Amino acid sequence: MTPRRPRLGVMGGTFDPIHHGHLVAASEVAAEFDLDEVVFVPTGNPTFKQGQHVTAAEHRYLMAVIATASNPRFTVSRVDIDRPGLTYTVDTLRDLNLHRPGADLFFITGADAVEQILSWKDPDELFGMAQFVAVTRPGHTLSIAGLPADRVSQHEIPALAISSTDVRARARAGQPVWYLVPDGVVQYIAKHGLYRGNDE
Ligand SMILES: Nc1ncnc2c1ncn2[C@@H]1O[C@H](COP(=O)(O)OP(=O)(O)OP(=O)(O)O)[C@@H](O)[C@H]1O
Ligand SMILES: O=C(O)c1ccc[n+]([C@@H]2O[C@H](COP(=O)([O-])O)[C@@H](O)[C@H]2O)c1
Repeated sequence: MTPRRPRLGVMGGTFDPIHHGHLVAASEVAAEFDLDEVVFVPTGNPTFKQGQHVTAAEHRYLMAVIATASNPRFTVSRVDIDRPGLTYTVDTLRDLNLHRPGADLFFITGADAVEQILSWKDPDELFGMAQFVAVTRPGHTLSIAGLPADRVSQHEIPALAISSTDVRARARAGQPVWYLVPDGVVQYIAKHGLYRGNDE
């Protein structure tokens, strides 16, 4: 019998900071698609967030490590933060293919992001490199018109109305972020004074 090819989930995001919406999405997709591992890939210099302040990559990477440490099937990759220049998913998938030859890749992303895929770099190449799994976000109905139906799947996850934008605003205002992000991430944000204007 031919051995089953490893199934690797790839959760790309800016993760500024990582929150329970991201973790639930990864966990749900891993169960539904029978994934062996989900690798979280924090962006280096996110293409669609130019002109917006983004916390230093090392902080975002370390928060992702802290948030995923207790799950044996979750890992974090530095491929995007170590590559110079703007972050493109086509490069992320190429690098992961080199690190994990022979694995089937499942790129997990929010439905809002998937709808913009045709405006990403090299979209035709992308669909050949991974299956795309669009997770629904609260209040969002996916429209996948124009995307290859056999390469894009939709998966409904329990609605968690959490966004990194909201977590940053709360931290800035001195409001609690407990239970929106993992405990270790709450403590990391406080320890480094992130989102209070002194985290450059
Ligand atoms: N609560 C959530 N439920 C489902 N998917 C989510 C949720 N939050 C983020 N995502 C998805 O996770 C991916 C990475 O998200 P990202 O790091 O940009 O977080 P974000 O909360 O959307 O950040 P920001 O508010 O700064 O834009 C994106 O594809 C996004 O759509
Ligand atoms: O490849 C692209 O052109 C591209 C454009 C926008 C976003 N992405 C990827 O989509 C994921 C979510 O991005 P973001 O900015 O919503 O955190 C992340 O992995 C990005 O690298 C990729």
